[in-house]
Amino acid sequence: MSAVKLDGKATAAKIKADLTTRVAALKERGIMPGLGTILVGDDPGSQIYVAGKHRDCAEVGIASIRVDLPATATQAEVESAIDELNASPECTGYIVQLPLPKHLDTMALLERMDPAKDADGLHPVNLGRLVHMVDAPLPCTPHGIVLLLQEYDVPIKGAEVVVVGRGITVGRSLGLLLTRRSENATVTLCHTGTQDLAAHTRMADIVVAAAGVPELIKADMIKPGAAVLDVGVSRVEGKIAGDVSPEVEEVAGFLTPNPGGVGPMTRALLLSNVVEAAERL
Ligand SMILES: Nc1nc(=O)c2c([nH]1)NC[C@@H]1CN(c3ccc(C(=O)N[C@@H](CCC(=O)O)C(=O)O)cc3)C=[N+]21
Repeated sequence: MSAVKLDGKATAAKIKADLTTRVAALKERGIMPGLGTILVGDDPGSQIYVAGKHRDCAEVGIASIRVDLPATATQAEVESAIDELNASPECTGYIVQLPLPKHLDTMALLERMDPAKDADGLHPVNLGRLVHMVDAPLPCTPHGIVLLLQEYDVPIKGAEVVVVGRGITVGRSLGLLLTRRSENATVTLCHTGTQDLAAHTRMADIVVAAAGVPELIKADMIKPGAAVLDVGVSRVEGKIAGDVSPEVEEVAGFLTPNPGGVGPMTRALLLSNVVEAAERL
């Protein structure tokens, strides 16, 4: 058996085509959407992601504003970059690239952002709205995962979903999204404290691997026919190492390539948050 490829790159291209039309309509109304990025430090992975986001913006007609600060930037310096983007009319949405250097207080910086300009959906007010199940910008990777499953008609309603990893940007937020009435999945959130991970994943119709541990998910941990989504972006010798072992392909019913799976969806949903924020203006 060989899994159906959940093609994130192709699905992201469709989303971007729709966004291109909506950006053009916004410009006709005199609204120019603009994405800001704040990057602190010179982590090569982060540099690549941020560069990719600016390329995506150009592709759909969104302006972009790039703020790069040295790894030694102080809390006050990052705060003033945030204040500037909060005040800038050219910036309709922005992100602070994570993780930040350890000397910075991430939570204080996220809280300082204008929630209406939060393109990542990670501001505590917006995550709180998600907990309350009221309208808010959604975290990009979880939203991308849901849309990718829907694109391939993988049933979500009633599905047993095991999410591996409890980070805010993916695992924990995805659990909130999938348990809304509109998705109605049953979600088990596994993490490093889980006693028997394989016992959980083997029961799952959908496994989302977002632990950041290369090849954590092996073929014998997957129920035949299950959908497997690989969120891992570890780097081993410069190459992307996902959380899913290659032999899972033989057991899974659906599998995201990595690269070309969840990553491009994340980027497309970031653009979508920027466009939606501009449409609310
Ligand atoms: N505030 C914040 N928001 C983020 O969304 C965020 C972040 N911080 N910090 C880091 C992670 C990681 N992330 C990726 C997005 C796209 C790809 C992506 O498109 N990857 C390509 C491959 C790119 C390559 O070759 O390196 C792919 O999967 O096909 C990867 C990783 C967003 N993140």
